[in-house]
Amino acid sequence: MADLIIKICGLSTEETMQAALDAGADMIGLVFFPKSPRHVSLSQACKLADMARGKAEIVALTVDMNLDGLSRINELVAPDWFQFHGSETPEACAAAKVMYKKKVMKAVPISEAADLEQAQFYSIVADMILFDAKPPQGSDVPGGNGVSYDWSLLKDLDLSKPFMLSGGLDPSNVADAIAQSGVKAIDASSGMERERGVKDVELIRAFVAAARGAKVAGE
Ligand SMILES: O=C(O)c1ccccc1NCC(=O)[C@H](O)[C@H](O)COP(=O)(O)O
Repeated sequence: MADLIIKICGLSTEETMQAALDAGADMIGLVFFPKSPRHVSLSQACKLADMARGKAEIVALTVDMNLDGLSRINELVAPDWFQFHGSETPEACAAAKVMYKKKVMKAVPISEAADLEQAQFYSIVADMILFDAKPPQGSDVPGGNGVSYDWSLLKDLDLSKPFMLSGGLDPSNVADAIAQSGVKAIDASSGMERERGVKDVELIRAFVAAARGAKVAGE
């Protein structure tokens, strides 16, 4: 993988999937959460995953999904990762990792330094921690809300597992976010959309170009 890992989340059309792959995304996220404007059916997901296989890592994003649902995604879509974006416990993450033999990413919602503590519990079992912004009050989705936090909270964070920054990143702020946080992995969704849930090919290209142009810590 590249020095900076870029994950583009919530891709739901073949056109935007192709744009993300052509732009050089390292990971692509498929959202399996019916309340989300980016939700994909299993059959859509299979097509999109087949486009990405071997070119970018496929991340299946779920929110407190039961084992039947996870098993169906695992069998039909064959993702490289499961991203758990709800209140899944560390034990549930560990069990899914063993059962499906897939890498596991756990989202940890943050808005202040004290929230980082949660990550210590998940870092024992997860392969990656995703520090996402806490959803605004009243939001019906726990992610993909386009809100940010103080990126410098992640500066010099000592965690036993790799971690990713997300929340409100777009082509105009991603370089600043990388510089202020020193992270080596980023994830974004709504900052590449022309309207809620609708990704835009030009914004995808602009986002990846801006992120790749950013100064990454240690380089
Ligand atoms: O994107 C969604 O609709 C979504 C729905 C339910 C749970 C998580 C969801 N997205 C998680 C992501 O990984 C997003 O990329 C992350 O929250 C950042 O989103 P944004 O602030 O829009 O860039």
